[in-house]
Amino acid sequence: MIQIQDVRKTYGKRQALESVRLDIPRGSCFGLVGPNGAGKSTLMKILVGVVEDYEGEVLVHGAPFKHNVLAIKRRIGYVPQDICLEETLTARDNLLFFGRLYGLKGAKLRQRMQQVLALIGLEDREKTLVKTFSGGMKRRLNIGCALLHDPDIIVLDEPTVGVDPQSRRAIFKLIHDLKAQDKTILYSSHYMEEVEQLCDTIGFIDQGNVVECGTMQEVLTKHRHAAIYLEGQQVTRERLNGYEGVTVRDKGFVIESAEPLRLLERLANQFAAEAIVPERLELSQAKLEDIFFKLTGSPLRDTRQEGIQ
Ligand SMILES: Nc1ncnc2c1ncn2[C@@H]1O[C@H](COP(=O)(O)OP(=O)(O)OP(=O)(O)O)[C@@H](O)[C@H]1O
Repeated sequence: MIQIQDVRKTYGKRQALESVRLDIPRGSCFGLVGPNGAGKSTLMKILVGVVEDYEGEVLVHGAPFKHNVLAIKRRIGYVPQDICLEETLTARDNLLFFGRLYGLKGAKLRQRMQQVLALIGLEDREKTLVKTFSGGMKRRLNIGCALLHDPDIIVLDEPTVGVDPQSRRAIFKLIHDLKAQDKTILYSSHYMEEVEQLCDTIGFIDQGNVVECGTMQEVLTKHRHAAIYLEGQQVTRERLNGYEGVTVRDKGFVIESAEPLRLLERLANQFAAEAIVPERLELSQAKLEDIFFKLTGSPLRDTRQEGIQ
């Protein structure tokens, strides 16, 4: 659906994206994750046509974005990180404004507004002034504004920052509904449990480079932890020194390798040759948060408490 081919972007001397390659499959919810300043928003802005001076190629349905900007933009709904609404107007008037920007009018616009209000769960608040809304309601309305023209690609840049639990739940439901309609969603977030729950494909970006990508299952499987526990002192620390990614713990050792299964296989072969019988063998699913930390070395920013209203 979307192919990003060797995309590079600099702001003055600062290189925001070094050489990004990604494939975002049609109908997927793609999680774009990375530490602050990694380049996520820049990539999203390129995908929606807000940033145009970049190198490399973006293809949407095989068509180069640069040469079809207007046609492709009509098929994309973009929800930026910062809420963009007119606070002195009602929810309805904000929707009217954005709908007209997308070229909608008359009965078609009214019909889409009702559908969108239902999707974002604000049917009963259409006549309320936005300035009286909670942060979460504003986020939902902001998302609604980007859905009026019924885009088939939806780009959501950290849509749950500062959102109360009720609105977070409404946003999750909305994303599930959009997935059910075969929409392609690009979703950036610092909340790994959300990404794990919502996204079926994922790309980790760090310092302007993609450091890992694949389906959620592929990535979680690849970063599984493997551990072999052995009785007593049969395996000495000295013997394990040669194995990168092996940590000795108590009676056994834990393998923390990018390819634990391959390493495990090598070790198992060696044990078999030496007639050592492992006491216990464990493979455990990694958590996305641990993978994030391992790949980027960055602590996650906790913005969950920021600005909750
Ligand atoms: N308009 C701009 N002018 C100059 N530098 C910029 C601009 N926008 C972004 N940058 C820089 O480009 C790099 C990537 O920024 P970007 O906003 O894309 O990262 P991000 O991953 O979205 O970060 P965050 O999670 O904090 O939103 C950063 O070093 C940032 O300071």
